[in-house]
Amino acid sequence: MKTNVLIIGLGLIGGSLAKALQRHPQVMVAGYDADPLTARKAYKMGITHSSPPSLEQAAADADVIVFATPVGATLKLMEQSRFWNLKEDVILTDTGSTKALIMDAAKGLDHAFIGGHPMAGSHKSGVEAAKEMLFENAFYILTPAEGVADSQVAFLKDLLSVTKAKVEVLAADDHDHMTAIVSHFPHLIAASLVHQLAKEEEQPFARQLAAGGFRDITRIASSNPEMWRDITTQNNDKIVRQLSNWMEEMEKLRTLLIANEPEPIEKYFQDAKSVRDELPIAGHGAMFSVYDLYVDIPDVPGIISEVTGYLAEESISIVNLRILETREDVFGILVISFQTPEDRERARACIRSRTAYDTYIS
Ligand SMILES: NC(=O)C1=CN([C@@H]2O[C@H](COP(=O)(O)OP(=O)(O)OC[C@H]3O[C@@H](n4cnc5c(N)ncnc54)[C@H](O)[C@@H]3O)[C@@H](O)[C@H]2O)C=CC1
Ligand SMILES: O=C(O)C(=O)Cc1ccc(O)cc1
Repeated sequence: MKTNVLIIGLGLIGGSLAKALQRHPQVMVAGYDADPLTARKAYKMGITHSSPPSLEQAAADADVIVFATPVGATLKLMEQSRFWNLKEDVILTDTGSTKALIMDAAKGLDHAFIGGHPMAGSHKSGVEAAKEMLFENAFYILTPAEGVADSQVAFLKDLLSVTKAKVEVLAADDHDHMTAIVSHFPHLIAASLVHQLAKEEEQPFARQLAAGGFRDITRIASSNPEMWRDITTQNNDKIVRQLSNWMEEMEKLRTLLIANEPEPIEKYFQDAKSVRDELPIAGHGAMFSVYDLYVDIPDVPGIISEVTGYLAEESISIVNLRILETREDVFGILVISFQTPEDRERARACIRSRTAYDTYIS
């Protein structure tokens, strides 16, 4: 029997989930979006099997409903869902970056709710940015509401297996604490660094110099402001706590800088480097699990197809390709991502044997 999945919100995350679910032979994906043009586009792109005009009707037909909307809209839709004529054993889930308030709201529902958060994404939004492989190897956190049967959690896990994500169950509060540390608060730092740059009116040329590290560390400041407004207001207390800790850290740093002693300053960087270098590597617990190979390439036309051509000839598949903006002189750094460390080693050997370009692994 087919499982009818209704995805509400067909942006980066809803669209990517819909694309991944297309791989499941037993799943029919209906897609709804507040913006009818988006819903139509998703259907025309083949991301959804149907684009129902009525949300209530689509909800009544669904076996699984996924709220893939900004978390503020998700709370409103959950409230609305109480008035929908749902199947008795329907599973409701979401993709929101926050979990505690959503799980509080789930207490008022008559149907099974399993909170969800696929911990992969990007600063891009909208259905055009959706990718079938977006969640591959990433953590996908589930927070089942009290009273939800293990069999329903198992059913959802099985459905999500097509995403190839690593599905883990967590308590909502722990989820929000951890995401405040590694995702929500860093987002505010990125935005604040951009504000700091914008304020430097005396040095307008600084914007031209804002390459390399500045662009890397602030990339996420280009994300959807509505989405981050909702995340920040929902996980507010935990983010404020991170900010207070950060301000203490900055006070310590200020003291260090004013003293201007080389050794403690170097130690500060050394201690940070040690912790950073010990973070779990891709595929062993990191949020985004790919194996990157860095290739120093000269800035000449056709260079990327030359390198990827060699890999194709040796049947080495790549999952992503990008140029780092960190070195904007005569060389560029091509970053090629692979699914496994073995693929990366083969690629490295291939590039070494066929080119003079340096390769390295971060
Ligand atoms: N962008 C990211 O990297 C990640 C986002 N998330 C979470 O996933 C959710 C979706 O995020 P994105 O896909 O990035 O956002 P998005 O901005 O790309 O897409 C959101 C979609 O929801 C639609 N929408 C808004 N309100 C609606 C409503 N009331 N009814 C129906 N549709 C509505 C919008 O028209 C839009 O198409 C958010 O809760 C976000 O916190 C989770 C992981 C990563
Ligand atoms: O682009 C990035 O680096 C992100 O961090 C994307 C992201 C945004 C929100 C999430 O809840 C999870 C991942």
